[in-house]
Amino acid sequence: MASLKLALVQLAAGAQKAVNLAHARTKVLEAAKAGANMVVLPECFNSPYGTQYFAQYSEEIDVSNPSESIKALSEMARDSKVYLVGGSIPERAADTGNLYNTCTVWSPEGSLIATHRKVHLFDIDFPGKMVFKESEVLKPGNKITEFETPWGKFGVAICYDIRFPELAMIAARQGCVGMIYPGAFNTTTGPLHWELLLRARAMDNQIFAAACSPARDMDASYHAWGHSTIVDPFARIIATTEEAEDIVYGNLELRLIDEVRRSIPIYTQRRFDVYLDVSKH
Ligand SMILES: O=C(O)CCC(=O)C(=O)O
Repeated sequence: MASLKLALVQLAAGAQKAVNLAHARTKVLEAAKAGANMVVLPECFNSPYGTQYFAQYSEEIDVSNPSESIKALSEMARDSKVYLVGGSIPERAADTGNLYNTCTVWSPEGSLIATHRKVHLFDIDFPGKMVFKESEVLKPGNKITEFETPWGKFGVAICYDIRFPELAMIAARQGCVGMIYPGAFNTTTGPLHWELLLRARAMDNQIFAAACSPARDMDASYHAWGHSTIVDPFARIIATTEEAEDIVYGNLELRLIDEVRRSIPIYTQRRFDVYLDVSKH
């Protein structure tokens, strides 16, 4: 399959989970109607984003006994017949009761095909700007997550995970054609690093990279950066937006991966005799 139409739903979400889920469904169906093959939702798309909300909005991920968001995500994927990267939701583990920030990925038949628990928790202290400590409430995941599609394998990770190049590098060296990041940068770190990080992950690995943010809500305690963006393997921006609710569409032309790797062959010029191949750790 030569190209995939990707849609990033930059969703406006509020305090009411049922309203957020219904709104997400409308937007996923709209993207599918516009021809999208894969649709991405933002980090914490079913709730406001903040450590004070994780416990209250948490759900177990159990497809045999699906909770509200799990049922809604499966039905959204099935009814729109797309690969759905279901943003993230606060997950409560059935066995330990621990909380995670978790992305679920769904097939066009509505089956759960991957689950990623955010590996790097967002703990920052930016003097005079913001303090945020996910680790006060959440536990980290412990694996790199990939899923298969007819267009190739994709890696998925969440927001702060994008700052750790090893994760994308390992996924790329394991054959992924792109990295998908549901994310919610903010008005402090967004203008500094959001676009740069996406383009860097694409450039280093010569793959596609896309990040999907919530829309900005100035009445919320956390002001999301927005600017959901798709980048190609040359590190060029294919499509982006501002901070308001929107759907960002981009055609991923898969031949570009070979083209950039032939033109600038860093992919095969690595010196694993000088430094370690992190994908073989
Ligand atoms: O890395 C950043 O600057 C923002 C990360 C973030 O907002 C998150 O992980 O949710």
